[in-house]
Amino acid sequence: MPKFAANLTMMFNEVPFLERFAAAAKAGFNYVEYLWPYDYPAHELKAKLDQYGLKQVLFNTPAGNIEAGEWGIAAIPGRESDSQREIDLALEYAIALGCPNVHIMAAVVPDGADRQQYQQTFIKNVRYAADKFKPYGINVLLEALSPEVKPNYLLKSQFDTLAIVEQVARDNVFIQLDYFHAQNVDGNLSRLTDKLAKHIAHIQIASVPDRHEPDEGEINYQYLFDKLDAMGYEGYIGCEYKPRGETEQGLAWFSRYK
Ligand SMILES: O=C(O)C(=O)[C@@H](O)CO
Ligand SMILES: [Mg+2]
Repeated sequence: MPKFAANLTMMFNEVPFLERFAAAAKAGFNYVEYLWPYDYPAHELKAKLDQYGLKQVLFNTPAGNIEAGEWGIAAIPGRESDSQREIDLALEYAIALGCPNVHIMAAVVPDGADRQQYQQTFIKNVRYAADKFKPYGINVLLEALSPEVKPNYLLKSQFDTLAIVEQVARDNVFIQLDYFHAQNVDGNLSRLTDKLAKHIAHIQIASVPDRHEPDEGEINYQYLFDKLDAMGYEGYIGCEYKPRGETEQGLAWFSRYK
């Protein structure tokens, strides 16, 4: 049975962020993820998780200066000490929240920049994170983003991510497989899942093309959920989608999994 996590950044936007924990629990979720915890003290977020019997399963390192076009800094040459400070901060939150996975955001590679240098910087920082997280049993996750959402992001195809995971060569570094991005770039999701299987520690879902509930569009999610069960996939599945309307009204697809 898949373990679905409500993505509190995208879902339940009808209410302010701190009220989304209650909304997710009321809708039947046991797990949550969201992009960033850093606007709130960790103890406040942990209290919300405990109050509603929820487990936090994923969050990201900071994105950097989003207004200036950044989307992660871990791959930016020369920013290693900033990145490592952010990784340390993420570790503090992960420990306090009891969160098993942290996504290390790579970076957008500016036109004309040396991609190889970005890759090497990313590998260095991911190894730093992996070694720091290891004693706490926390996984480092890497995610490919499709160009229509994040043009020029360092990781575009799932195979870009796989190549970095293999080069990093640490046993707590995994792929965060977002089927929405994977369908946009790689396709062939069933075979792709087989090929990546032993490297996947977290999955995210949304319909393609509109990034809505997983009950519309060109991906047969029922088939994929059954396949993941049959494979013995034990990770979480983050519902990283933009509800078509009110979040609760779009949750008919979820009723069979509560
Ligand atoms: O955009 C996505 O997809 C994500 O999972 C974000 O957390 C990172 O870009
Ligand atoms: Mg994602």
